[in-house]
Amino acid sequence: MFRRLFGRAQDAPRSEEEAAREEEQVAASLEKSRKGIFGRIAQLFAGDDPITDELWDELEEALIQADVGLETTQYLVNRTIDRVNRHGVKKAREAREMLKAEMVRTFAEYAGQQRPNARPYVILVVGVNGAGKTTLIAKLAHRYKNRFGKKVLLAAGDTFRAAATEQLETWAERAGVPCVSLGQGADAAAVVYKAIDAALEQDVDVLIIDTAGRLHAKYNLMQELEKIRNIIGRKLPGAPHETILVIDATTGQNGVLQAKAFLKAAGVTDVAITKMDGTAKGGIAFAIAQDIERPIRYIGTGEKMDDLALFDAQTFVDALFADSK
Ligand SMILES: Nc1nc2c(ncn2[C@@H]2O[C@H](COP(=O)(O)OP(=O)(O)OP(=O)(O)O)[C@@H](O)[C@H]2O)c(=O)[nH]1
Repeated sequence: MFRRLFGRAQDAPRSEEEAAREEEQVAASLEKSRKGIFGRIAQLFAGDDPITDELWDELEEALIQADVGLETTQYLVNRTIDRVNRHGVKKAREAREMLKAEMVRTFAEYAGQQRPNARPYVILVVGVNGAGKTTLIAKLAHRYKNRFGKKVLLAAGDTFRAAATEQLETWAERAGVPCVSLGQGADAAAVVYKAIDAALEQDVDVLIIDTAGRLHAKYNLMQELEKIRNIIGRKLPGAPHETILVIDATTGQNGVLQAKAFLKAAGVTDVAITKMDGTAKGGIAFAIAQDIERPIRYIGTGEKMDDLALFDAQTFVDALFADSK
């Protein structure tokens, strides 16, 4: 917890209570996973039984079922076997901490980077339709405004999907922050221009820009995203300072594949996994970390404005194994 309070970004929890609350949220959102496959994994590594090849086979099978993905599963299992052998561990129970340590390492390989200290700090949010972009933007706005006292502005850059701009405006109102919108069908570039001008004029701390998750077949979404990025960078050198890719945990391996397309064009720096509370296959987080090769920054833990937690690898893995010794 100490590390979370003092070694993190500008939106890290600022008190022990806040950090503890986020840990509880993460634990609650993983209840389905814990009751399902991860509970079974914990059971496999609970007793004094000797470590056998069958144990590793069962672990492999369970991890694949938990949406960890074949490659990441094999990587994890092999590293755990190596560690267990190196330490001469013989009982299943004793191997559990080693499995957990390897799980934490899976995330650590892509741990967070230094954040630039910019104002306005521009966050671009990308992802396929329905992943939970709008909800995430609302949660971020709420977090920056109400918890960190920042002046926030939203930009309704998804001008393609029907009702996307209205939806964002509604959330903005609920979060109590302004929103720049030119309505459905407008040029997204024009929205971005207007929003940056407004952010500069109004001395905004954090500007959060929504983007389309799908375009008409004849337009290429990735080209459009690249164009938007370039426009932002030209207007405000160094921006966007953060580009968050939103991935819906419930879409499993398919969602990860879809999300991969965004990496290059959108210049993704961070990942937010939404709807973690809606799946029993929390193992998707490992696959995302390995396949997307970016730090997981946030977890969406529910539908309410407050249901957002900073991702912390140790907290996450502990929560998957909680309630079992
Ligand atoms: N349970 C749960 N539901 C969520 C979470 N995040 C988003 N949702 C729900 O997922 C649905 C889709 O979320 P939106 O934010 O509208 O999706 P979107 O990605 O903005 O959609 P587009 O604007 O089309 O890209 C909504 O019903 C949200 O309430 C979460 O963390 N947990």
